[in-house]
Amino acid sequence: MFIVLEGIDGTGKSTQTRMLAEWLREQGREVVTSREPTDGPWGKKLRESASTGRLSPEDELEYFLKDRRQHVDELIRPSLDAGKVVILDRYYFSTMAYQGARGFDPAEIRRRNEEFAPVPDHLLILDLDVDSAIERIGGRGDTTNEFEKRDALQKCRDIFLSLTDEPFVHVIDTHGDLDEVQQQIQEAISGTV
Ligand SMILES: Nc1ncnc2c1ncn2[C@@H]1O[C@H](COP(=O)(O)OP(=O)(O)O)[C@@H](O)[C@H]1O
Ligand SMILES: Cc1cn([C@H]2C[C@H](O)[C@@H](COP(=O)(O)OP(=O)(O)O)O2)c(=O)[nH]c1=O
Repeated sequence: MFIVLEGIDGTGKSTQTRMLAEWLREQGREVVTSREPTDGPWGKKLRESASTGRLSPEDELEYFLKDRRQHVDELIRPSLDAGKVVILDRYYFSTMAYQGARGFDPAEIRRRNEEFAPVPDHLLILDLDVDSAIERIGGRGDTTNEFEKRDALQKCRDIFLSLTDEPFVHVIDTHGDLDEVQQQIQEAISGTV
């Protein structure tokens, strides 16, 4: 069973990943949680670039793909093969959204990823309006940089919401409190895990 949580920054992915893992473990399931970018060499370079200066769009896309290939080979496939539940905080849908917002074609990004990356059983898209998301991550929204950020996050949100007509995709409204959001997530996957 392979479950992915996606959504723009501040929607609660990391918090909900922990809560979902705990719920499934209580039911006796063996659960592995992970995130992208990973803590491996490519993921580290990507995280560092947030403070040392953003990579070119082309390099950034390549690094995310390299990071993901390693993640699939070393953690995702082996864990799924061993019958574990794998829960990821971000995956290739983030590349579609964020690198899509930087100008690449989301459909082409998806195609390149699905050549090597398994499609999840459930994609939970945690949705929140951009202003509330920025508030949760502590942004004030009154500088040029913040305006740019808002514009980019809006593009990302639109790309995430464009994915919703597929049967394995569930949109989760995260305007409510943590427990309400977790409840929606459990309902979305219930009966299948
Ligand atoms: N439903 C919610 N209501 C209120 N605050 C929330 C909610 N979900 C997350 N938060 C808070 O928002 C911040 C970002 O949450 P986090 O789980 O790190 O999001 P993400 O991993 O999507 O960036 C944290 O301070 C968290 O406690
Ligand atoms: C997985 C992935 C993440 N990202 C971006 C989204 C985030 O802004 C950033 C780091 O992700 P994340 O660790 O979720 O951010 P934070 O810890 O600050 O919530 O990487 C991409 O641009 N493309 C991708 O393929």
